[in-house]
This record gives sequence, C-alpha cells and structure tokens, in this order.
Amino acid sequence: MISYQLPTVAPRPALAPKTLYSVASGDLRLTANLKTWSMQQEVERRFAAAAAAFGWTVTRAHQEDPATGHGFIDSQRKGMDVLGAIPAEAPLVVIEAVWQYSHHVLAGLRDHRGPILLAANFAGDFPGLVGMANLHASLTKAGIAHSTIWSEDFTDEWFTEKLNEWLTTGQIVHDTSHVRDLPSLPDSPERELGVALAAELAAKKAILAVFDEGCMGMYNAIIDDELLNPAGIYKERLSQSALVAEMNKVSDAEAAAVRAWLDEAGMTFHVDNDGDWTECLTDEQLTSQFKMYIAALRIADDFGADAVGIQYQQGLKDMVPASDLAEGLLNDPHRPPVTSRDGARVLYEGKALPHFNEVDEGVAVDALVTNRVWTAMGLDPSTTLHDLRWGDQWGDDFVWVLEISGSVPAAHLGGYAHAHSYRQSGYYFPLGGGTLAGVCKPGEIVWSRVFIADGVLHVDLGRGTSVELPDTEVQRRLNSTNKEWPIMNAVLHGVSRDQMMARHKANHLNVGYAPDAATADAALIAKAAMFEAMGYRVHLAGTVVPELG
Ligand SMILES: C[C@H](O)[C@@H](O)[C@@H](O)C(=O)CO
Repeated sequence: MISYQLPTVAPRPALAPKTLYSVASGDLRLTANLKTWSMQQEVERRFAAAAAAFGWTVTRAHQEDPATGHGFIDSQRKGMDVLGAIPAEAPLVVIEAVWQYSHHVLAGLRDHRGPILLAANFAGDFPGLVGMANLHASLTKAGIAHSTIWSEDFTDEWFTEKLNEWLTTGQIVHDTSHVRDLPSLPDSPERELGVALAAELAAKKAILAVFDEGCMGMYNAIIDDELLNPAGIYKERLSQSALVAEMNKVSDAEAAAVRAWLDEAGMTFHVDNDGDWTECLTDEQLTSQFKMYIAALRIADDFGADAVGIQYQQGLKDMVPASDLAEGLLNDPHRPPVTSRDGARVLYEGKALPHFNEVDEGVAVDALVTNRVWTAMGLDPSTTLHDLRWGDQWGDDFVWVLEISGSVPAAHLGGYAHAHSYRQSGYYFPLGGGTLAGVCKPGEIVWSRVFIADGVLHVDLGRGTSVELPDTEVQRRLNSTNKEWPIMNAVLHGVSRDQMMARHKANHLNVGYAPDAATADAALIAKAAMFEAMGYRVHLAGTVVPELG
C-alpha cells in the first residue's frame, strides 16, 4: 500500500493567562520602516503599559530583524508566518504608528480565532491612524470581526475605558449614532437628476482605466467587477509599463509646453537643479511628470476611459518620478491642453479626467459620480481624495487635516497662482517628482466614502466646511504632517473626532466643493439619489440636509 510523506503543521503554542499578543504591520519600503521604527517602539511601549495597568502582559509575536534593523511585518509571507505561529485563540492587537500595508496581515487575521484589536496613535507625523483606517476597511470588506482604538498618548480616560472594555468583553462598541440610512428622498430636481444620471450610467456604461490594480496592500480599495458592473461601471486593466512606453514617445517640446502653461498660470515650482536630486526637485523630474500627464490622457483616450488610476506605489516608483503632479492636473477641468498623437484633437477638452490616487477603486466610483453630478449641476467638478490624516481642536471645532500624499486640483487651492510644487520625500519616493500642493481654499464641501461591507457596496455621505486658519496654525499642521503635501483644514458637520474614527471605512475620503451651503446640500441630495439608483446602500453621516433629517 503506497504511503506518502504527509506534511505536518506545527501545533500553535498554548495561551498563557492574561496574555495578549501584538504584531505591527509596516511598509514594503525599508527606508520608510527604518524612519518610523523608533516611534513604533515608543507607541508599543505605551500600549503595553496601559494593558499592564489591567494586569495583562503583551507578548510581541515577532522581533526586530537584525537583517533589516526594524521590527515591522514588511511582507505578506512574513505576516502569514508570524500570525500562524501564535495561539489561535489569543487576544491579538495590531499596533500601528505608521502607514502600513493591510495585506501583510490579512491572511493571518482571517484565520485568527481570538478577539482582534487594531490600535493606533492619533498623531500627525507618524500616522498610525491612517494605517489603521485602511486595515479597518480591509477587514470590514473581508468580514473579519475586529475592534478599533486610538489615542494620542495611550493614557487618556476614553482610551483606558475602551481598552478595558476590550480586555474584558473581547470587543469595543463605539458611538456611531451620527450615521443613518438614507431616508426616502422627497421628489425634487436633485433627486430626479440623480436617478437620471444613474439610468444613463447603466445604459451607456463607464470605464475606469486602472494602471496596475492594487496599491500598498489596500485590500478594501479593490472592488470586484461583479460588484461594480451592475451599475454600469467596468474596469479597463492596463499596465504601468505601457504608460512608461507612451511617456517615452512624448517629446520634450510637448512637456515644455505643459510647463509653460503652468508658469503662465502662476504655479510655483520649488526647483533646485544644482542641488542633490535625491533631495531636490529638478526640471528633469518635472519634465518626466509632464510626459506622464500627456501619456495618461492619450492612453485614456485610446480606451475611452471616464476615469484613470495610476498605482505608482510600488511598481512605477522605481522607474519614473512621482505620478502626483499628473494626477492633480487631470482632476481639474482647467489644465494644460493635450492633443492626440497626431495633433488633430484636444483630449478631454475643458473637462477633468477624474484620477483615483493609489488606484483606490472606491475613490474611482465616487469621483465618477461626483464628476457627473457636479457637471450636470453646472458646478466645477474638480474633486480629489484626501487622507483622513490627523486633526486637532481649534476653538469650539475639531478641525481635521485632510491631506492627500501628493496633489489636489489647483481649483481646490483657488487656482494655479496658489499652487506650489515641492519634491516628494526621498524615503517614500526615491526618484522624486513634484507635488501639487498648497492650502485648500475655504468653502462648503461634500465628503464621502464608498466601501464594501457584508459583500455589498455602501457609501457614506456628509457635509463639511473647509476652514481658513491663521498661517501659523496652518504651518504647525503642515510641520506636524507632510509639508510637501496639500492640506485641507476641514470641519465635518455633526461628526466628532471619535465618531469619524470609529465609522470611517478607509484611509481616504472624497471631497467636492460647492459655491455655497445650499448648493452643497443640493449636490449631496443628487449624489445620494444617484448612488441609491445605482443600488448602493446609502448612509448619511453627521449633519447634512435639514429636510433629510
Ligand atoms: C507615500 C505614502 O505611501 C502615502 O501614499 C500613504 O501614506 C497614503 O497616502 C495612504 O493613504
């Protein structure tokens, strides 16, 4: 009788009493992990001290790797090995003081049987809250039960009470009373518009051009075609190598024409061609970025795309300077003109070509809907995502720092004369390239997030105000985060800091401006009606349109 060498699976270790295990997911980039490791250790020390106060011991499931010099889980394989070697029933905490890749720990968390807690520092510089927000969204998509907690220093009363709740019950119930399902919409021109736009989308379809799907482990940001297609949205999967090939066909003269247009429009490029290019922005980096802008439009035109997303991190970052400048230009209808290769047509003339940063497909759908609603309402459709990056009290308000990692449409800054381009940081962007940055103008906004939960598509919609703060305060906020990136200081109506942290299903949120509060309210209704007619579960978050309750 034949017998085979059967593989054996090592038994998991036994769980000691009053012991919880901790892991830390990190970046793929060694430079980023080395820059943030000491803060990570400090945050872990503070968390362990808080748990010890309740008589619990935190056992770190993986140690600093002498080969790398840091203690992050920096690959999916490592995550599987680490999480496969701890007691399956252990209370497990994922502690984050950094931006991290959720797929590094997703597999291990999917198999874990014990209670899972995601814990993050609420800090501007090393944004654990951003990393945790993505893991929260990715676990929600995967249907993996977990709790979340955050704190500036892990000693505040709110944090301590919530930690105790988790240690004693295995879960934390947060206040998300600011969220409710969209009530039935009364007839209105806005409802009619939303329904009609959804019908048009279903009939004529729309194409999202994705240059290499999936970015930095953001599992939540990949939406299965079977969820997207029913409303009429289809993906065109393209390759970043094709983008580079097209960039290589763009002439220096064409790139120079883009630069000349931006110079004429008053944009400021903080260039130092004599400095060290690994730290300074150069004209050569900018030329490459303008070629990417032109190439992206030409390929999008080839495929009849309605929106485009460039993964950039991680494949393209070792090939060409950052994609951010091209992204910010594409998101604004007022931008340097680009012709077809034969010069016969101006591509997407007078229109924005919505770009979804980091190929976040939740943002793609949202930007497409915003573009169509705002355009139909005669509003400037310039839109963008931002990281829900950080925030702080200002007077009676909690004012968020919304800060995408690179670029916004110049319209959000009040025009190109207010736009600045700084070199992207070396530890994240080795080949450099400029941002499209500045301080977002004050004004009324509609914010939103498309996400997957329970296997279906949802959207949270809210209203907010981008507020003007004194220069000193704005600079403090930039110095506390990334001063090379654009910043929006925003109050989200009727949502507290902790309610937003508890509910928001992503590191990103979408924003669109409106000229006044009434128009913003109307745009929100039209957007809600369109999403509802597209079959999405629509939720209102915070104080929105009075008549909608
Ligand atoms: C440069 C970094 O990787 C950023 O891209 C990252 O922190 C994010 O923006 C996450 O949303």
